[in-house]
Amino acid sequence: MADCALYLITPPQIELEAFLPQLDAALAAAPGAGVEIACLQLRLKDVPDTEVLAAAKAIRPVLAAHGAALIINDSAELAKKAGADGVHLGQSDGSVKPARALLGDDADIGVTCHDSRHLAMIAAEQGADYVAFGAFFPTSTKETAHRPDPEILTAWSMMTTMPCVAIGGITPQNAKPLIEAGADYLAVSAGIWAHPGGPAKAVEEFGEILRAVGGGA
Ligand SMILES: Cc1ncc(COP(=O)(O)OP(=O)(O)O)c(N)n1
Ligand SMILES: Cc1nc(C(=O)O)sc1CCOP(=O)(O)O
Ligand SMILES: [Mg+2]
Repeated sequence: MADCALYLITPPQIELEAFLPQLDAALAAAPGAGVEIACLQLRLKDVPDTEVLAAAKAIRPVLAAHGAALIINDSAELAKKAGADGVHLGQSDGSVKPARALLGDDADIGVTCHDSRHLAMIAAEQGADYVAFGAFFPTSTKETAHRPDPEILTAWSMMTTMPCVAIGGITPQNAKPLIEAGADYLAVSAGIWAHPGGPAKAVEEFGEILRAVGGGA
């Protein structure tokens, strides 16, 4: 029975007063939908560090109330300052070892690996806790140049127990092949926050497909 959880990612810019209730709604909907929301990645772009830290301070208690972790995007130093549970590193955001030295053994450190098993193996050798493959589908959230085949999720899952995250344009309507291929986490941004029925409805719809594929919590 496949097990697959949601890995939420904020929009690139947020207005806290509006975002916090949306985040709480998504998290609150998860248990009833049979969905595990493992974490939220705070992925603010083109804002000062002070804004990231203020957002992290406001978001952390909302996540804690639902048992979800906070991951900071791009910067291990900022993750440390924010008291976050981990950091996500792209291929140009620094490497795992200094992030591990800064954040410690208990931190969750993830690495972008695009469509490359080789990059994922390097990340694993450096001590990453998860690897992320994508973008599996077109997305307006980020410029992407890679389009892996879901088969990379299966190959990775057969090769190692290290979790793999699928990312890129994921919605309840297109997630099935990624769950079936062995994704341990579905990283989703617009599929949650831009869902026409709102974040709770999006979580419920992910729960339906996760249960249908046998991946629900
Ligand atoms: C879970 C996850 N996977 C991939 C990315 C992309 O990271 P990166 O390549 O560093 O690009 P930016 O997100 O920093 O624009 C991610 N953030 N999270
Ligand atoms: C942040 C990010 N990284 C990607 C990669 O391919 O590495 S795709 C992506 C955007 C994820 O947001 P949405 O769920 O709205 O597509
Ligand atoms: Mg990055």
